[in-house]
Amino acid sequence: MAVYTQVSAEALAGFLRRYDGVGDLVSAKGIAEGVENSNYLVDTTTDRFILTLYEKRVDAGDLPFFLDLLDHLAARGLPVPPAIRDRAGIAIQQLEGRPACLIRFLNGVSLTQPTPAQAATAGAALGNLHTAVAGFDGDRANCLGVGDWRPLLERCGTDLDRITPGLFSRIDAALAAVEAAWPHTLPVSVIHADLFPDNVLMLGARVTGLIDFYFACRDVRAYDVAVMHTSWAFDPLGAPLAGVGPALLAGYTDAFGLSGAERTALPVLAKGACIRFLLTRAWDWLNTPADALVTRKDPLAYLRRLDWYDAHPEAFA
Ligand SMILES: Nc1ncnc2c1ncn2[C@@H]1O[C@H](COP(=O)(O)OP(=O)(O)O)[C@@H](O)[C@H]1O
Ligand SMILES: N[C@@H](CCOP(=O)(O)O)C(=O)O
Repeated sequence: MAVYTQVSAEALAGFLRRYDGVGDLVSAKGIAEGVENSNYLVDTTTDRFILTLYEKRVDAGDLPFFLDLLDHLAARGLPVPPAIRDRAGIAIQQLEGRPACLIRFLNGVSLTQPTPAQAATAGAALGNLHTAVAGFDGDRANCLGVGDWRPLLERCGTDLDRITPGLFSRIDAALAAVEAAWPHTLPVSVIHADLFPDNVLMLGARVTGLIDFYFACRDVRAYDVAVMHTSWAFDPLGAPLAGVGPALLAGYTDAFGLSGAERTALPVLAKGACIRFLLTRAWDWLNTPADALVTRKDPLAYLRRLDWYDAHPEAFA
């Protein structure tokens, strides 16, 4: 459960009164999924909404970038949930001392074991996103890009070995190899940077929602494909799912295209993505207070993926 900030019924009822046409509060439930922000499912007399209170890793100064991006994508027909504006036209509110937004609820479920057919449409959705970001001139550097991984590794230090012996040296060596081979000259665009299965809502093989844009930034475009591959092509423990990786790539390639140089770079981009998610998970694993209402994510599931990419250099051929 990710609920860091409790919202009282009285405060929420008052908050909803800032908006026209959203109705009166009927119920609000903390949402179990997610690790970054506090999310509530809010039902009113007229509709259903998501209430998000922005926590630790989200810098309030970045919220206009994220919300402008959502508006841009929604205007181009992508199934993303724009933030709702109050009657003064304000989307970013304050609630219980945190920045907060009321967000349109989208139907659909997130998958834990996608099939190849579902991966293909999800890959195509990323391709459509990369098409739709053209013309969006907002800018945000990746605060968890390749240059940020070594400082994070150093901050975790040999505490990593408390997760599994030898983890610090393993990641130190893998990161050195990734840094040396990083493809700095590939095309850059706005990317989602965290399009895991839990951030794609689906009904059958249809994508009904792309959510959680709070790591979106400008970075190497093919890195987005690599992030998706690391999170979709494996089960939650890190074992590969037959046919899913190739289907994801085929869906993306049909929708957007992938140059030879981008495809060649995917193994190093994927290993970089493994290191990025292993390190943020490890940091949270080592530093989340025992009483926090959040389910920590397993860093070692990303070590297994890293091992798999090392053993399968042909994965993207
Ligand atoms: N617009 C939305 N429509 C429907 N469900 C949503 C929406 N936004 C978030 N959710 C639900 O809330 C969960 C957590 O949201 P997410 O943005 O991923 O949180 P976090 O940023 O904390 O990871 C999602 O997995 C999904 O179940
Ligand atoms: N996707 C990342 C962490 C961010 O979690 P999310 O719930 O915001 O997608 C991971 O799984 O490590």
